[in-house]
Amino acid sequence: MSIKIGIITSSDRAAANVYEDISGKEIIRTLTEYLLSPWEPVYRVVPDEQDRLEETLIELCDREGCCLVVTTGGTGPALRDVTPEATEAVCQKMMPGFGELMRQVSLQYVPTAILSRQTAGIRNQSLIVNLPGKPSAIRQCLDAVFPAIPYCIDLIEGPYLEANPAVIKVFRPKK
Ligand SMILES: Nc1ncnc2c1ncn2[C@@H]1O[C@H](COP(=O)(O)OP(=O)(O)OP(=O)(O)O)[C@@H](O)[C@H]1O
Ligand SMILES: Nc1nc2c(c(=O)[nH]1)N[C@H]1C(S)=C(S)[C@@H](COP(=O)(O)O)O[C@H]1N2
Repeated sequence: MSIKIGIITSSDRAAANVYEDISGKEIIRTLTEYLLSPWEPVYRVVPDEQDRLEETLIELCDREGCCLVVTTGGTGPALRDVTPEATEAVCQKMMPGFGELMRQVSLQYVPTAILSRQTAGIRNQSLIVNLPGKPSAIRQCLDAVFPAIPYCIDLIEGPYLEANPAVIKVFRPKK
């Protein structure tokens, strides 16, 4: 069975076609560069609404069987930003280290990095990771956390993700 990875853009304006979704496409491009394993994106653009986000996260994790779901947008303090709430609502375990590291790395680029409440968590055998909405944040955040993602997916008994060491160095502790 092929490896599926979910990409969800949470943005009122991208969902309404006010602007083109650049960030979701940047996630697909970045993962395509990282991964040697064949994989298939399952891509959705939804407005910043918690119930829609929860439904989409559940669809991609449970029905599509994505081992990894990466979201972009809706992580800030604005009234309609609810991606971390939707993530927490559908996960059994939270993985706070992801948000901690991404905020720390993002601070090298923007002092407003602390405004992102981006987090990560585990729903059954899927890892969900939130990224901010800004297109430039995608590569900055994924370069920081991706090295730990294949081993995290090993631990939840998902598929073996092989990455291109010339692009990203993933780490798996020796058994
Ligand atoms: N998916 C995206 N594709 C392209 N640009 C984006 C995307 N998300 C955000 N941006 C850019 O980053 C800026 C800041 O994002 P902001 O946090 O306001 O958007 P959002 O809350 O993610 O989306 P929205 O306000 O439409 O619901 C936007 O003005 C836009 O220029
Ligand atoms: N790497 C990176 N992180 C970033 C930013 C950015 O431009 N680059 N923008 C910050 C800002 S201004 C906000 S408001 C929050 C939340 O953005 P979101 O609501 O689009 O997810 O992410 C923060 N984190």
